Amino acid sequence: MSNRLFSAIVPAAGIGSRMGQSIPKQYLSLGDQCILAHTLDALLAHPAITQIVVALNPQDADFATLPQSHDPRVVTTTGGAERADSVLAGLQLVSQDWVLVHDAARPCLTRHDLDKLMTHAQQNEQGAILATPVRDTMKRANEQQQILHTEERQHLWHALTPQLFPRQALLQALQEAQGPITDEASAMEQTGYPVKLIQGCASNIKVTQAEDLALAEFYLRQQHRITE
Ligand SMILES: Nc1ccn([C@@H]2O[C@H](COP(=O)(O)OP(=O)(O)OP(=O)(O)O)[C@@H](O)[C@H]2O)c(=O)n1
Ligand SMILES: C[C@](O)(CO)[C@H](O)COP(=O)(O)O
Repeated sequence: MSNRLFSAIVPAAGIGSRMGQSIPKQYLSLGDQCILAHTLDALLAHPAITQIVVALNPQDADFATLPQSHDPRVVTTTGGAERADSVLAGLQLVSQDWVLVHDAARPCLTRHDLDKLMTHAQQNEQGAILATPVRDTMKRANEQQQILHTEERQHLWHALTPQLFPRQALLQALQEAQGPITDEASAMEQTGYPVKLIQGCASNIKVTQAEDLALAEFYLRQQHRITE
């Protein structure tokens, strides 16, 4: 178990358009509380996380109603147009030298996976991300969804979060990144930083589409994090 202390950034400024609901998906309920509350509980439960910076949508009027928002370790900032902009905004407030970035939309993160990621950083002084190996045969298609070819899937992984890096290196990488950046590792890769994949649970899903809600609730019940 790591004895290093960490800050966390939770990008929570999205609108969840792929979910097709009337409210941002991070405020949809799973059991007795919303997705974002479950996500914050997973981070607040870890003693090595001393600060959580939540990047909120400028229109957000719900966060202050969450009990977790009153925890002294939780601070907020205003997110940006893209997820990477929200993470950059969060980095301005980060106090620790190492920071993990975890999607608000991933409420099923386990303590075991969080410890694995932190331990790797502590023992190797190296940034890393949680990931799961691809299980299905992967196809590359054209605009008309005609298969072009089958991708070699050995060594192909799904990138998850948290993604954990030295604060200064991540700040510089995001500031200098070229092209669309959908995760922190993409920016770090552009600088040549060696990013390690740490295998995590496939249950650490990102709630993205409507059918993901029931699956996330199932996983939280399996973890006894929904009891009613
Ligand atoms: N400008 C943005 C866009 C996204 N996010 C956050 O980044 C995480 C992952 O993004 P995604 O799953 O794409 O969420 P949304 O952008 O809300 O979803 P959609 O793309 O369907 O609108 C989410 O917790 C989301 O709130 C953010 O902080 N700032
Ligand atoms: C960061 C991430 O969750 C890793 O898989 C993913 O890149 C977020 O992408 P999105 O387009 O913002 O959902």
